[in-house]
Amino acid sequence: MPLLALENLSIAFPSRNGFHWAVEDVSFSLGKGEILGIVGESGSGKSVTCLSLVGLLGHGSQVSGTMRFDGQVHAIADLPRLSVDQRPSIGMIFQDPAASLNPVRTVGSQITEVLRFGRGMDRRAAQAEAAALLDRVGIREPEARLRSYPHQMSGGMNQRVMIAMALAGQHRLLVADEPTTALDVTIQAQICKLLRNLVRETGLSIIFISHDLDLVAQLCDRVAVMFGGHLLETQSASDIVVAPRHAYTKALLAAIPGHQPARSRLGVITDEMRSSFLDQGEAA
Ligand SMILES: Nc1ncnc2c1ncn2[C@@H]1O[C@H](COP(=O)(O)OP(=O)(O)OP(=O)(O)O)[C@@H](O)[C@H]1O
Repeated sequence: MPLLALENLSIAFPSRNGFHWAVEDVSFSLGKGEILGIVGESGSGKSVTCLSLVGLLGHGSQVSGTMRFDGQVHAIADLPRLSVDQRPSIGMIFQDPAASLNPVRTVGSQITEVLRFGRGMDRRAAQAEAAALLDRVGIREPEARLRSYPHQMSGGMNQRVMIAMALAGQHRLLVADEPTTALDVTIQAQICKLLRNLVRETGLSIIFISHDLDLVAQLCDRVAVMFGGHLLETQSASDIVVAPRHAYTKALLAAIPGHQPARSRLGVITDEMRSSFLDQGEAA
């Protein structure tokens, strides 16, 4: 049984002409210890899909669909009303860790807060566990680093702190929304390696959102491609690069420098091609 089965998710936001459908009828599943990549251009609905899973969609949105998580079924629209204890155990990390961390508190106090209030640890145990978590995510001199403020750390280190906080919450699923986009290529590779190792060692599952199909295909087990609020296809990462089914996926692949045979850039996708992507429908 998958850890997560999302079914028929649709999300609409109020607009001048009524409602604008940001996501329509999206379904996917995710196994334990699996990394699912969700890829698509800006505005395709990746982030709102994932925010809906943690009940973080803004007021006024209209949401329908269900999710089964760890055996429990929830209507997505009900999630914002559930208490923290009742909500599915899903952690989130975002593109800009500095914006997610509190700038006026040390990273140690932010991690220990999760451990003390989320897991009932006393101050001493939480302090030791926080240092162990920093060590686990590859931060050197973890005890000393607990006393650092986010602005005293690099972007890559802050992203590691965010991952440590997700581990502190003992979440079964981590949703990572463009977690490496703001980082340089070397640090990006290190964070991806860290996520892979954590999945292998802990059985954590990850949804990794990105607009970079190349990166997603290297990191993830399976890849879901979104366009215009629709899920166009889901395939194993190895298959999607050699046998993409949907014209949009083919265009994304063609935009990767060095990818053969087509060499056109995404920038040459015309409006006519855009409307044809949705006409083609889902290439499940
Ligand atoms: N709070 C909101 N109110 C109204 N419309 C919204 C809101 N949040 C998102 N949208 C719309 O929903 C659609 C999907 O947005 P979403 O942020 O999920 O795209 P995305 O694929 O994650 O893009 P990006 O890669 O740029 O983050 C867009 O058309 C966006 O304008």
